[in-house]
Amino acid sequence: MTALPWGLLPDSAEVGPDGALRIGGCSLADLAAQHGTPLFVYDEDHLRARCREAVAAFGDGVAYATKAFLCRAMARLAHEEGMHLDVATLGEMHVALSAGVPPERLVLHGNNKSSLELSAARQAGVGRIVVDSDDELDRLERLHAADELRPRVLLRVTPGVEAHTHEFVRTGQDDSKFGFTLSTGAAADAVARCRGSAAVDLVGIHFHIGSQVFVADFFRQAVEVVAPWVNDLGLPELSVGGGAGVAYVAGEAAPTIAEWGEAVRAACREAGITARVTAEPGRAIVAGAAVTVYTVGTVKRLPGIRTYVAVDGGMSDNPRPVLYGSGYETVLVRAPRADRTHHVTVVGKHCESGDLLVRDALVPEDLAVDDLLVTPVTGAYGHSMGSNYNKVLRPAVVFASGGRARVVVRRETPDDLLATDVG
Ligand SMILES: Cc1ncc(COP(=O)(O)O)c(C=O)c1O
Ligand SMILES: N[C@@H](CCCC[NH3+])C(=O)O
Repeated sequence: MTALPWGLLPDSAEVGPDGALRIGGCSLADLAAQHGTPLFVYDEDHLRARCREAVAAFGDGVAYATKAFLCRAMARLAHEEGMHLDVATLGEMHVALSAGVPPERLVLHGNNKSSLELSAARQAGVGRIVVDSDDELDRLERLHAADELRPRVLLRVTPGVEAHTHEFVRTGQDDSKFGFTLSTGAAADAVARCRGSAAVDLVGIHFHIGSQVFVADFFRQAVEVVAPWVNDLGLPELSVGGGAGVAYVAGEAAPTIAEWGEAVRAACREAGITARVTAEPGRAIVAGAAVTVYTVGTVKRLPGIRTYVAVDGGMSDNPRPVLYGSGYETVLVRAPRADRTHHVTVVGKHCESGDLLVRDALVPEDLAVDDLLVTPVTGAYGHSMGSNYNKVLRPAVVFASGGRARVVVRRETPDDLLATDVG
């Protein structure tokens, strides 16, 4: 059986009376006709359900990592569902604040926050700044000397745990650009420095072991490493970061947010941690909520070699296959339950051979030019890492729910390409 595993589609995915795929009660064919392709379609109820699951799993303080996908509608949605928001740049902070998220619900991250970013965050009154380096503490002290603001901070530490994920997104090991190293004593020194400084109010410790981590045991290992230290410090907060993995392709299985939360809480209980434990899921909130709808433009058959199916997007709307060799599935909008008996390579429209979306895709035999082809699980790190490479226009994003779809990010126009080009 080679039909798409249905669980990879958003919660509301169903087959409509015409036999075609619907999400949020909306026909993807209708959405494509109305809004064009490529098109990101998010199941809004799926997003809300994952936010609620995170709040139930970790309680107040759990933050949505906006780097996974951010626009004002998403910021508002996560806030409405009770999440705090993790922002990692001035840009992310600006979008979240513009959406009306109260500053005290924001957590500012970054391994190289500029004085401008720190200053803006402090002036706005963000809830937490996660301090990453001594140089950042220098900057905070300089800013404090001028205005005496004293933000609440967590210290980011690297616990020395190597999660099994792609090396580009592994962050908990000693050899990392992020945070203060625990094993060298740098983290302990930073705690002492914070405690002696009027510029920050140290309220907790933070670690983040990496992204797309499937095995809850890596979180347990990290908790075990930091626990004796965190317990001795007696600080009220511990954030275990984000990183919960999701299934992208047939045969993959990932813990749910609830299971991840349970595993983290159990590890903290066993380690005697009394601090309030929070987390920062990004991918697990948004990845599975969206699909990207493309139109097939060319089918190039090379007998005995390969069939290339080119769609109207590519590495500009989903750079993950190129960056990490990430796998995706494909499904035809008009026949979502069809047997996918043919092996093809789905490529984009960019001017390079590396512009792959799905290296080994399975499609039904009758796939043809003008068909709408969907890649599921594109809600995280697709739109947010998108680009204008080749001056391609970034796609629109719609949120679908209860048979209605609203555009939350409009498609770029050629004039948008000139908006910052001052000649
Ligand atoms: C500090 C921090 N928190 C949270 C996240 C979110 O990670 P994920 O989307 O894997 O949950 C990241 C990204 O890896 C991060 O660097
Ligand atoms: N961009 C990565 C994850 C980076 C995590 C951010 N700290 C991905 O798509 O898998």
